[in-house]
Amino acid sequence: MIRFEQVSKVYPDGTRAVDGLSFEVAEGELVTLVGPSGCGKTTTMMMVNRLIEPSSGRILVNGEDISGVDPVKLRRRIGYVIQQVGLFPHRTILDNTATVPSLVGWKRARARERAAELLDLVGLDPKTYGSRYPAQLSGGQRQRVGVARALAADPPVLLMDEPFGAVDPVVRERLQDEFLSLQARVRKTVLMVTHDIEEAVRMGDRIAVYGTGRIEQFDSPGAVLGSPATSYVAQFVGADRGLKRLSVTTIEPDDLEQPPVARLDEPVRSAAARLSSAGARWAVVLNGEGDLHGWVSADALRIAGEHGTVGEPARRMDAWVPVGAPLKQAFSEMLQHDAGWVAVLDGSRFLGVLTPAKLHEALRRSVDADAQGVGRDEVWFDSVADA
Ligand SMILES: Nc1ncnc2c1ncn2[C@@H]1O[C@H](COP(=O)(O)OP(=O)(O)OP(=O)(O)O)[C@@H](O)[C@H]1O
Repeated sequence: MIRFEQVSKVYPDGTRAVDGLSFEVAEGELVTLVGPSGCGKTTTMMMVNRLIEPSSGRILVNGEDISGVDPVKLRRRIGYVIQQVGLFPHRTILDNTATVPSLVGWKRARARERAAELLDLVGLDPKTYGSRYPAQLSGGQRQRVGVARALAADPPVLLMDEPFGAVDPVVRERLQDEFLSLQARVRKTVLMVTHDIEEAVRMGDRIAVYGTGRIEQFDSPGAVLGSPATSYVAQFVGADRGLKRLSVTTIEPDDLEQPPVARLDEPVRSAAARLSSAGARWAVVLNGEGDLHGWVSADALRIAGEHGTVGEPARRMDAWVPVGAPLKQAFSEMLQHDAGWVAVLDGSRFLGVLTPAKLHEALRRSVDADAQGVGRDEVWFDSVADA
């Protein structure tokens, strides 16, 4: 969808900002450009909407060499979100959002209707915010308007330059999540510039890690964190890249441990016998509908004696994560509940539990899978926990 072919940019003063760049962003893909200040990220991005012209090489958008496309027409097909947002201060939020549809000749009523839809999509109620002015919004809300405005004319391509850079870390994380769920619906082809490796890893389907004017590695977040291509990349992603990997490695059913399962209304005696034959110290307890209730220990069952049901000695345990969530979320739940395991559910169905040992194993397996270029289910190794 966006293709760079041997693109270089030398500024009039001789600065070589970008040197022989070749890469491709597939349709519906989000690629993050990450690297230190001055490495050429913004130059790369601005060449796509011809705010900057390359010195050599070609850029194709949807198969078309953009050097032959009228820049104004080109920009209407490409949404652009920047850190400073750049809203018109004397226009309402609704009119700001309707800017591009109006420019491309939509009737006022239709443009405003579309703007209201888009504000809604980015989580701003048009009835509340549509008639306000930019100064009457928080920084995070202004960023959302920036995204709504860029999407208003439904461009297939979106360029985002540090789009969440101006807000505090908490708001930033929320905006990132919101944008990811929005992107899952609208599937734009996105090129996003950031200097923050955490953001690049979190947002990108693939990441381009920049050295000076060159891409050092262009790969999936997992591969960049797991097998940095050069010592420069390794240094840039940081010594704690294992920790960052927790955010991009998802929980898969094969990662889970299967402790014995008891039902709330089951006799204590039968549950105790099952634990004993499995040699287990505890069991997960499900209610009548098969939903997670909590857990029960072998000791508690023994103390409960011969009679009664599992419901009496069982303890509640609310910690759970959905299958497919990042390992980081599971780890965070374990810490928050001070627990040595967390249940993993598919919808409301109990699939198994993740323990610290299993979490470590899943992480190891994903590192090895990336290094070998195979699926995670094809990687096996001896773990300390099995010894
Ligand atoms: N108009 C210009 N004239 C000369 N040099 C420029 C010009 N614009 C940018 N540069 C230089 O080109 C190089 C790349 O700049 P660019 O803005 O693309 O980097 P960046 O990676 O986006 O940096 P940052 O993260 O700080 O925004 C830098 O050395 C910069 O000083």
